[in-house]
Amino acid sequence: MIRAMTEPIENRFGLASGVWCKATQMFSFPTPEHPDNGAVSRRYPGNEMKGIFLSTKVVPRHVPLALRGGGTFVVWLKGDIMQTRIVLVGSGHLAHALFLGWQRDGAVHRTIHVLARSTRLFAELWTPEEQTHITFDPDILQTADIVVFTVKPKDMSDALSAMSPYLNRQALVLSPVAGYSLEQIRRRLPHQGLVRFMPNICSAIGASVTLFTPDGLTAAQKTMVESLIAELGPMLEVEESLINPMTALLGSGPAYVYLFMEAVIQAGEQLGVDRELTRLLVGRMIEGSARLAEHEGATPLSQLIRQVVSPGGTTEAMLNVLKKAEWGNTLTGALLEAGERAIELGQYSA
Ligand SMILES: NC(=O)C1=CN([C@@H]2O[C@H](COP(=O)(O)OP(=O)(O)OC[C@H]3O[C@@H](n4cnc5c(N)ncnc54)[C@H](O)[C@@H]3O)[C@@H](O)[C@H]2O)C=CC1
Ligand SMILES: O=C(O)[C@@H]1CCC=N1
Repeated sequence: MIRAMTEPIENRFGLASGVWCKATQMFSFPTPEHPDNGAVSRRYPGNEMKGIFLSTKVVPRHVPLALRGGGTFVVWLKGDIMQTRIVLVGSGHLAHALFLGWQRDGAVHRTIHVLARSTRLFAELWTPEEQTHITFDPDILQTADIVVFTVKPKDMSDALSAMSPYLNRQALVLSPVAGYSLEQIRRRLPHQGLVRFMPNICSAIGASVTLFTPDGLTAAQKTMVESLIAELGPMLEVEESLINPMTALLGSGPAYVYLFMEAVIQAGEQLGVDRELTRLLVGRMIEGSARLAEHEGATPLSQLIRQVVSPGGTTEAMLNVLKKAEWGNTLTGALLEAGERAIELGQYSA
């Protein structure tokens, strides 16, 4: 009950009187509908209430209860005061995935605009309602709090140069651009807070695994960015040197997983199983296998494989073919190639 109620907002932050504070605090107090709310604060022992939180998610009649319960900071104010303005530069595949990820659960506390250059992919990617968020006017950047450059590496230098005159000093700039370093961005934007991050398209449903490296952010800005990235799924702050290799493994990741799934689906078809059914079930099997590997963190994967193999059975028949084709080596080689490419992309984009 508590999970369902709090998870969509548990990591979001609201800006009020220049102070950031955590939304979960709003649920630290029992209410008639949620008498066990205190459990939430116990789950987040590090939370501190530092100021007034403005939320459209909290039912106003709960506020007096919250105050009676000992909270001295909780104030119900209109949601439009706390709008965070995000602009995605570029209207392609990743822009759409981030748009969906950040629009989930209503996201009433922010506005998202998409600054496009062309109408390519419009009908394919963006619904008519979503297209109302798209603009071609760079003036939109002037009031942005967060600007995310979702353009191809080859277009990044031009895009940064073209957009920099419109950026306000406080705007944070996020870049998922493969190979493009913080140093390259810094040369064009000397004064902005920067974040290089590497999500994948699973951001659309909050299931990306995203790495990020901040540069020149205040503590409050960093907290805010972490909260935003956390909405896309699990995240990890890393040294920038990890971003290129992880672009190959994680940013490109869904592609090799889907290729793998497609091959399995084709085998299923030839074995007489319906495509859609295999897709659904194999997806769950991959999810379960990943969860078990995580649960058995200390167990080598080779040992987990051995747990599946019955001598002379189906798994052995399958593994023999894959080993003969050096399938594992092929995939490793492919990912090394992708890692090299990430470095090249940065060099080409100077
Ligand atoms: N697609 C993915 O799964 C991932 C992509 N990335 C990175 O995200 C970036 C975007 O990738 P995709 O969305 O796949 O590319 P895409 O080709 O689908 O979209 C790029 C968009 O940028 C627009 N654009 C280029 N210059 C512009 C400008 N000056 N102003 C406004 N719009 C401009 C293009 O019109 C296009 O809509 C790339 O740098 C890529 O390395 C990172 C992680 C995952
Ligand atoms: O293919 C690419 O270069 C980008 C980066 C990671 C996923 N797509």
